[in-house]
Amino acid sequence: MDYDSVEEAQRLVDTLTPGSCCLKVGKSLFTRAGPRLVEAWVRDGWDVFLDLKFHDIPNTVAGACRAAADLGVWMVNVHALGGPAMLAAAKTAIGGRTGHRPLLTAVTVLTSHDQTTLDAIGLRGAPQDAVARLTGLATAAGLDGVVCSAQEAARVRAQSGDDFRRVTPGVRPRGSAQDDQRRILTPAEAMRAGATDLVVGRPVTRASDPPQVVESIANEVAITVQAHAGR
Ligand SMILES: O=C(O)c1cc(=O)[nH]c(=O)n1[C@@H]1O[C@H](COP(=O)(O)O)[C@@H](O)[C@H]1O
Repeated sequence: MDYDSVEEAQRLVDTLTPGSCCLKVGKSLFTRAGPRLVEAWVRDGWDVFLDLKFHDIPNTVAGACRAAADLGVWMVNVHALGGPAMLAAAKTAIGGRTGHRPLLTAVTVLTSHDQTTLDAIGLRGAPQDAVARLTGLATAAGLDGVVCSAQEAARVRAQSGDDFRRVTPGVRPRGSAQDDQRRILTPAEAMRAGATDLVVGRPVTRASDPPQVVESIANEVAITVQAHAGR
């Protein structure tokens, strides 16, 4: 839901049904529309992924995670780069709740990074090695999964098990623009690689017929899953 206006976002939501997909609310729409929009979509039955990528001192991230959980969201994420203490604080904030508990995932290496940008910020090794290191931290802290590129999904599954979610942005249906993403795969490739949740933004939001693109991606995913089950 990376739209610049609530009206545009709502127009797409009105064409979709909960269960066919989830809604991801990130920094641009959240900064514009705030928590009330998230609560309204949750009330309407949507699974909302609150993608604010919290990255701060442990105490602040814990408070932000509690606030996210109070909104009733389905999933919330933090940056694994915040380190073990921050991940543990996020986990305690959410895992210690008696009421609703969102899934908690950690962003490993942003899908807009490649080797050149990792070198520039001084993150050691190849992107897939950094993803593995950060996945290790998220697993040790007891999180529900990581956000990574689908190119790393198979390795994450091997490292942390089938139940550990692999949420993958950088998904591009064949023929769509790469934009600022660097580590990309198509929906079918991402599913075959072991992604559990695909994140798709601009190929939908910038399309002339967004609901049609959502449906076509859902079909591509369903066909891939069926083919996989038949093997
Ligand atoms: O956590 C995320 O959702 C995220 C992590 C990441 O590594 N890369 C990434 O692109 N995202 C988000 O996923 C969405 C991808 O959007 P598109 O590139 O337009 O498909 C954006 O909302 C990003 O903020």
